[in-house]
Amino acid sequence: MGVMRDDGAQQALQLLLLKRFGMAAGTYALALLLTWLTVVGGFYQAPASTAVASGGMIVGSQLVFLYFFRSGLNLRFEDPSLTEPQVLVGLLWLTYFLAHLGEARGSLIVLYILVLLFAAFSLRPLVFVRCAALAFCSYAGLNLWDHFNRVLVQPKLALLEACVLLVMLVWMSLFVSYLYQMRQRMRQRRFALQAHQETLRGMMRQLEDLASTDELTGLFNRRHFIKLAEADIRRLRPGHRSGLALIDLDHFKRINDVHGHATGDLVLQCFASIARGCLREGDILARYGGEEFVLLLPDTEPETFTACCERLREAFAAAEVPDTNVDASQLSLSVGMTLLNANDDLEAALQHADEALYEAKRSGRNRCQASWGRV
Ligand SMILES: Nc1nc2c(ncn2[C@@H]2O[C@H](COP(=O)(O)OP(=O)(O)OP(=O)(O)O)[C@@H](O)[C@H]2O)c(=O)[nH]1
Repeated sequence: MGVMRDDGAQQALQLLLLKRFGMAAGTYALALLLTWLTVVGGFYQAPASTAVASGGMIVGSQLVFLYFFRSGLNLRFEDPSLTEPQVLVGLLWLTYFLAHLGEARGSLIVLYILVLLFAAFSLRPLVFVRCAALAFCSYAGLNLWDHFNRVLVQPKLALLEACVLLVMLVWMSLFVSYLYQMRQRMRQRRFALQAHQETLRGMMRQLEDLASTDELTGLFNRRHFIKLAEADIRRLRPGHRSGLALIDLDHFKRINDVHGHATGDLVLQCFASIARGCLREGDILARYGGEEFVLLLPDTEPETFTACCERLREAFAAAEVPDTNVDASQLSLSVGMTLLNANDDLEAALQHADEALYEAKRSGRNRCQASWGRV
């Protein structure tokens, strides 16, 4: 189950990352368009074949990233979004492009911001500053290189553009740091909320247990039994039957009168523990009230059901109640049994079981009486 949930979460993450990659690829397509505009406009200071070759290499680098995302190789990295490598590659291609632009370079420094925007929402501030520093050094380096080669026509303008870029990068770094703090705060709140939800769920479970359990015996209570029995009737397929039995401890008032109420309680607990030992998982036993219990054996045959009730009766008649003077001769129970068919009315079935129980009592107690086969 956990593995399936993990798989689902991983697929959703991959889909999200592929979408982000699609956005980056779209931006590259626009940048390539821009390259051709500079070629056509005469700003590109290299042969058109260089633009074609670099366009091909850009597409190639994006295909490598696409392969990583499609094959799942990206999941082996600490950051499966591969944001930093993607941004670094973007910055390198951009610098390479600007290197061929000469004077027109300054008008396109905004592209550095565009590339870094991809990192603003996911990279840690320190990593972002590293990328921003690379962007600035690349741009400043280009201009310095041109300056030393005496091809920089307007050094003052280039300096101003570098300063503008620096200011924008510093501002972006501060913004990213603020965003990161907000993200961290939201993460902490989410964890706190999850912890609260977990506590609430635990409390709900405890409440459900309390609402469905009889405190003295630990068995289901009458209300919960009715719910389970009705669900069982709904589940019953035609031709299948469940066994329903009302179990009443014989002369229980006498035990209370002779040994005291506390001992009576121990006898009730003893019955619950013996009954649990006689039943299979899936059988439903509940305290119906006082010294009366109700049993449901889902999807059973009359013979199996009768045998089970008999086993329970014999086990209780031979029981020893720990820490009391009650001996086995004082312990017995009577059972009234009936069968449940698909679509039966539970109230009516309980009535049948009660009539059978009454007959068991009237016939001398310590016996199991079936409602079926009676005239
Ligand atoms: N100790 C104890 N006694 C209980 C509890 N609930 C009901 N009783 C007692 O169970 C006794 C039931 O007595 P009766 O209904 O007369 O039945 P009985 O004495 O078992 O007689 P038959 O059912 O006819 O065999 C009463 O004395 C109730 O007070 C309980 O939780 N603890």
